[in-house]
Amino acid sequence: MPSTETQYYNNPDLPWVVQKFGGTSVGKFLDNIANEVVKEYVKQNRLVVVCSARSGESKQNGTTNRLIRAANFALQPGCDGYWEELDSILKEHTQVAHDMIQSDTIRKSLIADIEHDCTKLTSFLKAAQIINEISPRSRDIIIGAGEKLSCRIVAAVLQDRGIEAQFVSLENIIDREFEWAGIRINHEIFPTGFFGIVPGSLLSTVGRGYTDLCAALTAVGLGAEELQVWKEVDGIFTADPRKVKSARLLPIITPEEAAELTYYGSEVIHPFTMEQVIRSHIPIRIKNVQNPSGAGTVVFPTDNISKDGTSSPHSPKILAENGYSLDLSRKYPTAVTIKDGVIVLNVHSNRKSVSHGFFAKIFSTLDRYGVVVDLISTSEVHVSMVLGVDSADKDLARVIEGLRSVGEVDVLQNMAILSLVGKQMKNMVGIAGMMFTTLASAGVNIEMISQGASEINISCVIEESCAVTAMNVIHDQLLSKRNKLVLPALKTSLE
Ligand SMILES: Nc1ncnc2c1ncn2[C@@H]1O[C@H](COP(=O)(O)OP(=O)(O)O)[C@@H](O)[C@H]1O
Ligand SMILES: N[C@@H](CC(=O)OP(=O)(O)O)C(=O)O
Repeated sequence: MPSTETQYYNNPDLPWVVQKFGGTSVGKFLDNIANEVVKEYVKQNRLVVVCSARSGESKQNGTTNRLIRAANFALQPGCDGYWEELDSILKEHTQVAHDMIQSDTIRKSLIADIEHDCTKLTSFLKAAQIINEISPRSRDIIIGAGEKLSCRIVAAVLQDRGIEAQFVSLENIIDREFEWAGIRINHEIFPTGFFGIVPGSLLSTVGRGYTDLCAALTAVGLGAEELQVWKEVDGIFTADPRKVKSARLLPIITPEEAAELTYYGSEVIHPFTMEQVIRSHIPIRIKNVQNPSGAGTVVFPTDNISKDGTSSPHSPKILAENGYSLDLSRKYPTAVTIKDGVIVLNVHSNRKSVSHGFFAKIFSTLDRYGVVVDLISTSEVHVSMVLGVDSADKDLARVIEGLRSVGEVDVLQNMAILSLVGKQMKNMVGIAGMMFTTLASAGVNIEMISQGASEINISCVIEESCAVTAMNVIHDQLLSKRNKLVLPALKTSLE
């Protein structure tokens, strides 16, 4: 039962809502999270709070990156860099405890927990250095310490503000299939975060931003009413609001569009999150910690399966108000996005093998080096591939060397993928033509074109230096509400 001093606690009669906070939000806006978000929402809901590892100003020097560095140092014989990284993580988290927590009892207990976690981790890395090995599973344990420390702080800050919160580690909730394996939840607010061992390893199977997936699994497991992903932007916009001043906030977006935007540069939400909750028909709402009263963006399925699994139209009114209609006749794409820092590899066959052999050799070479292809365009004797920024970390020279056995290879660096995304573009005859004419009129040279198999994405590759200009002209011409799109006339109207 809640203590007499506790003013805020989870009422078992209220529906579950899962709230996920990113590392920079925990780092910069912990007071907002406690006072303006959790305290407000717990009045109407039972809350689970899922947090990422703390970051300060940027994710670059955040706890997760420092833990990854520490693990790498531990693998260098005689290098005590890991100790320094862990010591700075310890000091930073302890400092937050001093700065944020007034109650002596709560602060002391938090600091003891932080010290305990950091000491354990130091011993773990010391042992790893001695045996000169860190298995994928051990690496997950090291990385997950960031979420644990963050959640310990958040739980203590919530307690300090009169909220009955309890730290729970979800290390054992995942079974092999990534499904919810069950956890007993009662009335408390549970700040959680790291979800333990995953098949393969966390970074290779899920990748960075994995806390979104943890939150999604929690929401699915509890049958939550809503999953809220709290960020430092008001929601998903028609383009990156930092780069396009006239970008508009989208009140709703479909899961397919949100996933496509994430894959192609607008990393607002981890794509696996969508799969999990949409399958369970739980809406995801993206909101701003600095503007909690804003409505945010709801990731809203346009299919017609309701939460209980029966078939019923999915609020056609909301869809219609936002420009989606069930016959997919909307006249606008949804958003434009850019993924920069990509590399284009063009491979011209040396014709020493039949075309399927040519493709097989290319893909087995990429597979050998774990290279992911973001976009591809092919003919029988030519393949153009776009490799993501992460590929630069792989041994690109050896990948290219491997590909040279099948043909000539040329490499274009500093390129960007520009993608126009929209569920309803499928029926917008002429939209691709308009996109490329608009780019041509702005003098943007197109290196490669690809239309996603999903039919909701038209992508092209351009030079990185023109990316922001290109995104702005596309936004002005194709996404601004002021310019209603005039597409080529059709025999049957799609209006
Ligand atoms: N279409 C888009 N809508 C909203 N944000 C976008 C979009 N494309 C790119 N972004 C960028 O994604 C970032 C996401 O928000 P933020 O809270 O800063 O991320 P994180 O939680 O990863 O720290 C913002 O900095 C924003 O500029
Ligand atoms: N801390 C992890 C997990 C995460 O989800 O982070 P964020 O929510 O801050 O993007 C990472 O950087 O990958």
